[in-house]
Amino acid sequence: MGTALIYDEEMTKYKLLWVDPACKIEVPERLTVSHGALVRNGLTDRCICLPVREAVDAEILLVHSEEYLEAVKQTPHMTLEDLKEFTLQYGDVYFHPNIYHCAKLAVGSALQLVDSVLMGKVKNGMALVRPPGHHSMRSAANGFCVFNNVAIAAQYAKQKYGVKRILIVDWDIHHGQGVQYCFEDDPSVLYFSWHRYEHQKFWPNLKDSDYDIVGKGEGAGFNINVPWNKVGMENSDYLSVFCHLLLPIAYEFCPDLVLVCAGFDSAIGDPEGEMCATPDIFAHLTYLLMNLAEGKLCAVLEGGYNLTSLAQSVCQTVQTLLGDPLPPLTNLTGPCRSTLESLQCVRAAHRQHWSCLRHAVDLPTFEISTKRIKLSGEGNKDEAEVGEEQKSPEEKIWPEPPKRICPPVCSAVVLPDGVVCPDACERLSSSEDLGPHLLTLKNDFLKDADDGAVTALSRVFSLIDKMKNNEIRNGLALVGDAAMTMTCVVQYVAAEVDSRVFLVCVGNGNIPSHVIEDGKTLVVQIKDEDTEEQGSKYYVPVCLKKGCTDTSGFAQAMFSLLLPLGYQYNPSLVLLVRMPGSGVCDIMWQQLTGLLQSFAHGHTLVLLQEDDKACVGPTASILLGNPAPPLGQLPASLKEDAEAVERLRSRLQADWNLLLTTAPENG
Ligand SMILES: NCCCNCCCCCC(=O)CS
Ligand SMILES: [Zn+2]
Repeated sequence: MGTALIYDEEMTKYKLLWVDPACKIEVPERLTVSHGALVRNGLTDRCICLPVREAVDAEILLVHSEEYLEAVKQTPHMTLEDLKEFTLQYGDVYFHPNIYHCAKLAVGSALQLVDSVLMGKVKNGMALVRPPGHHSMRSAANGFCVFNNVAIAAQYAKQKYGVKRILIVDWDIHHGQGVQYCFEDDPSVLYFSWHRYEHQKFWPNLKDSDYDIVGKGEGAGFNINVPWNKVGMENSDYLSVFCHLLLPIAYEFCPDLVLVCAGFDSAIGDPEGEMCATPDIFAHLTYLLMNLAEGKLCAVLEGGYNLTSLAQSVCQTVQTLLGDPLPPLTNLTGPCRSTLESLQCVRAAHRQHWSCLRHAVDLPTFEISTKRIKLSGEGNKDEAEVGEEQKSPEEKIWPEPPKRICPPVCSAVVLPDGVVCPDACERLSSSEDLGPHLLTLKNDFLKDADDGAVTALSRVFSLIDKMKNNEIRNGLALVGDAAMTMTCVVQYVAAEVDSRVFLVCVGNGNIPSHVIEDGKTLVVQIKDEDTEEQGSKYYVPVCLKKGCTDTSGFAQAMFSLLLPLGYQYNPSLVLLVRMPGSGVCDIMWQQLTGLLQSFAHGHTLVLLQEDDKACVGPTASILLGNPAPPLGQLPASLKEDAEAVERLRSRLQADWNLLLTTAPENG
C-alpha cells in the first residue's frame, strides 16, 4: 500500500490584507514551497495524490459551535473593514474573503486522509493544508487557525469508523490548546504536545499548557504537555522526550490510529520556535510513530514559517512515510538541563496514570555535573552564548539533509536449502563466488566447522559486504549456530576501520569478552538469567525476571535503554540476534526489528537459529518495511524488572547521556 499526499493550490489563495506584525509570517508561499520541494525531489510522483474536498457543516460541527460556524460563513461577503472588525474578536489570526473556503478544504483534506487510511486504500499519508487548525477552539479562531482540522479528523474517525483509541502527536512548537480543550475529558484520544513555553512567557501564555495539566475526569492522564522553557532545543532534546515519555505511553495506550499535528515551526531557523533541531529529526519522529497502529498514520500540516526548513522538514516526513531509509542523526550531545527538568516534571505528573512510569524512580543524578550534559563542549543553551546563539533564526544555517538512497534490493536472505524464501526477499544465490573467503574463513574463524557452516558464514559475510556497498538495505540469515555466527560477524566487521556494530542479543547466551572490549561493538543483551554481572559502557545486560516473554519489561528496555543507546552510538551496522529458546514473542520481536531500523541507514542483519525457522516470515515482513502488529495495551512491568532497568540506566547515563531523564542535583 502507498502513501497519500493531499494538496490543492486553492489553499494558497488567501493572505493577510492589512498590517498585522503577529500574522505576517502566515503566507501562501508556505504551501507552494513545501509542495514544490516534494515535486522537485520526485516525491509527489511516488505518492498517491488524492483530491481535496470541502468539509460539510456536520463535519465542522463535530468540534465547533453552530454560532461560530454561522459567523465564519458570513466572512466571504464582508468588506475589508468588516473583515478587520470581525477579526478583532479573535487573537493572532486574520480573515480573508476566501479563508472560509480554504478552511473547509483544510478540514476536508484531513478527512480525505483519514478515509483513505482507515479504508485501507493507503498505508499512511500527509495533508499539506492552510489555514492550520490546532489553536482553533469550539467558538473561536486563534493563532492563524479557523477550524481545528486534526480535532475534527479525530472525532470523524471515532464516529464514522468506530476507532477506539486515537493518539494525536503535536510536534508543532506551539501548544495546540484547541485540541487539548476538545479532548481533555476524553480517554479515547491521547493528546501529546510539546511547545515553547518559557514559564508561560511565550504565546499563547496559558497556564493550561504546563506539564501539570493532564486531562480531566475520565480523561485524566490522556493529555500530555511538555513545556520547552528554553529556546535552542536540539535533536537530542526531542529524541529524549520521545524515548522516555511519548513512546512508552503511546505503546501502553496502543492506539488504533495516529494523527500528527505536523507543525514545523519546531525546526531550526523558524522565527516562532527559535529552536535548533534539524529537518532530518522529523524523519525519525515520523518513523518512531509508524510502528504504532500498524502504521496507520495521518500527518496534517500545522505551522512552519521558515520556508527553507519547512520545505526540508516536509520532504523528510514524506520520505519516511514512503519507507525510505532514515538519515543517521549525528552529534547527539544529549538533552540540556531545562529539558531534563521538564521531562522529570511531566513523568512525575503522569506517573499515577501510566504503568510504564510507575516504577521510574528517576534517581537524581548527583555524579553528573552540568558540563557533562553538553558532552560536545557546545555552549549550554541555558546561558546565552556569543557566536551561534547570537544569530537570529533567519540567519541560522544548517546542512541540507543528506540524500536518502533506497538500495536496489531491500532484503536479502541466507537460508539453508529447503527453507522457503519469503516473497520479495532476495535469496543470496549459492553461486556467489566465495573465492578466498573460504580458506581464510576456515583458518581465521572456523577451525573445525563443517563445510556447510563455512559456506553459510561466507554468505553471511557477503550480506554484510552488500550492505556496506548499499546494494541491499538489510539481511536475514538462518544459521546452524547463531552465537558462533554472531561472534564471527562482530570480528569480521570490527576489521573495518570506522565500523561500529550495535549488537542486540535477545535471549541467554554468553557473549565472548573480546566482543565486548573492542569498543567497536555496543552490546545490549536482553535475557532472563541473572548473571549479576555489572556490564560495562559497551556491554548492557538487561535481565528480566520473566525473561523475554515479559512484553512490558521488554518494551521498557526497548524505549528507555535500546533506543537512546542506539541513537547516541550511531552504529554503521545493527546486528540483531535471536538466541535459541529466548522466549520472546513474535510481535515483540517484530516491534524490535522495526525500531532498530532507525539506525545505520536501516542496515540491519538478523541472525536466527535454524530451529527458529518459523520466525523467518514474520522477521522478513518487517525488514521489507511492513509495520509490526500491535502489542496490545501493555500492563505494568514487574517492579523488580523496572527497577533493574532504572538501575542500569542510572549506571550508564554517565557515559550515555541520552539515557538521562532527570536534571542533576548540583548547580
Ligand atoms: N501577541 C504577541 C505576539 C503573538 N504571536 C502570535 C503567533 C501565533 C502563532 C500561531 C502559529 O504559529 C500556529 S502553528
Ligand atoms: Zn505553531
